[in-house]
Amino acid sequence: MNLSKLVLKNFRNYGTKEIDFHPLVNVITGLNAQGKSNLLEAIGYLSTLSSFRGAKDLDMVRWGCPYFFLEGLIKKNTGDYTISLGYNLENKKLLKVNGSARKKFNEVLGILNSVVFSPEDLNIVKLGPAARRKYLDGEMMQLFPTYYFTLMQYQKIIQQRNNLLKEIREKKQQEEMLDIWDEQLGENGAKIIKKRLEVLQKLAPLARLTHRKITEGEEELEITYESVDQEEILKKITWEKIKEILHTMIRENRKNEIIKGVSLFGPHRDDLKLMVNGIDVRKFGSQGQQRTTALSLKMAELELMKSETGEYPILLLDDVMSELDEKRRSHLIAMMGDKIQTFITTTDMAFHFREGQVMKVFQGEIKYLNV
Ligand SMILES: Nc1ncnc2c1ncn2[C@@H]1O[C@H](COP(=O)(O)OP(=O)(O)OP(=O)(O)O)[C@@H](O)[C@H]1O
Repeated sequence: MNLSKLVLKNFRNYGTKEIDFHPLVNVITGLNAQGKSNLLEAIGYLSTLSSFRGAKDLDMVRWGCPYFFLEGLIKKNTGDYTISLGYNLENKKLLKVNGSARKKFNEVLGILNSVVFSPEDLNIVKLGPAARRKYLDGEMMQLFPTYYFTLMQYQKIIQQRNNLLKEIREKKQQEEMLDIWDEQLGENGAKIIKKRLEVLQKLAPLARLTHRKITEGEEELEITYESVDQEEILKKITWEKIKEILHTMIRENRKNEIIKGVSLFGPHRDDLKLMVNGIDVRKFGSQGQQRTTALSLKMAELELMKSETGEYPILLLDDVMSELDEKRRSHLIAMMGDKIQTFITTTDMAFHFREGQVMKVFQGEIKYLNV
């Protein structure tokens, strides 16, 4: 798939702009603070309906303007799609696909699939479990829109359960009140764990393969899901069994959870275990090994999307080129090759590509350069 055209109105430091993209490499260059990442953020927004930089919709409206509007023309194997998105300061959102209004997010998610790679992603491996859960969930939300809803629902359950645990600790509520939330945590938590395990079964071999290529066969990456009662969960991957395991853990640790005032068990606490040649690379890997692992995880995301949807997603590389050494840069470019539409923001052009275009951004204005 590719994004062939993007229209922006009042998005960040852009006024009204219409940009045509190359189906392969699009380099967005320019000095600092000119609008390079803003452009990538706009493309990502068409894909996920949120900012990959974690910004609020409100912050993306051009200062002094009442709304922003984005429109993208997407070419896919199944045909052409136009996604139109608007947001105004009254917090109203407009979602349209091919000119007709859509109410639900999941009617738009999945049309333009994307993988973002930014310098923070190079730290997925060495940061805490939340970064790895975010990696896995981000991928899954695009591929399985219903997963997004289960996850949102689960987060609300955890929030309310945590409030209740604190109230019980302060003797403001009865302990029995927890039963209903335990049930909900078990049901939704098990759905999330089961889906993550299924996805990981496909993702792990893809990441291993990429890792082997980057390290020229010298290193072997093994990824496993880390959860409560690890061995049992990995063995029994039916939803009912996982639910049962979660319920047992919660029942047995109720007192402890009340004392701490937080939910200690469930997918919100899980992690990905990453072993390179038998060593836990999260804790003991060198900086280079951690970066290679992060790169492999990201590249595996591209391949997984291809195998699930039949098409490669688009790839957004935000400021990442200068963070990679020559070897990893060339692997990334070789991987994009002639098949993935890629958007690269960079202040320097210290890399080569075969087919594509270069755009220079200066204060929200765009100039196409000859390459
Ligand atoms: N809502 C907004 N309205 C207007 N301008 C904004 C808004 N949000 C950010 N900006 C401006 O956008 C610019 C930053 O753009 P961006 O983050 O795309 O920089 P960049 O070109 O990627 O730079 P770098 O190379 O430093 O990452 C800043 O000048 C900032 O003032």
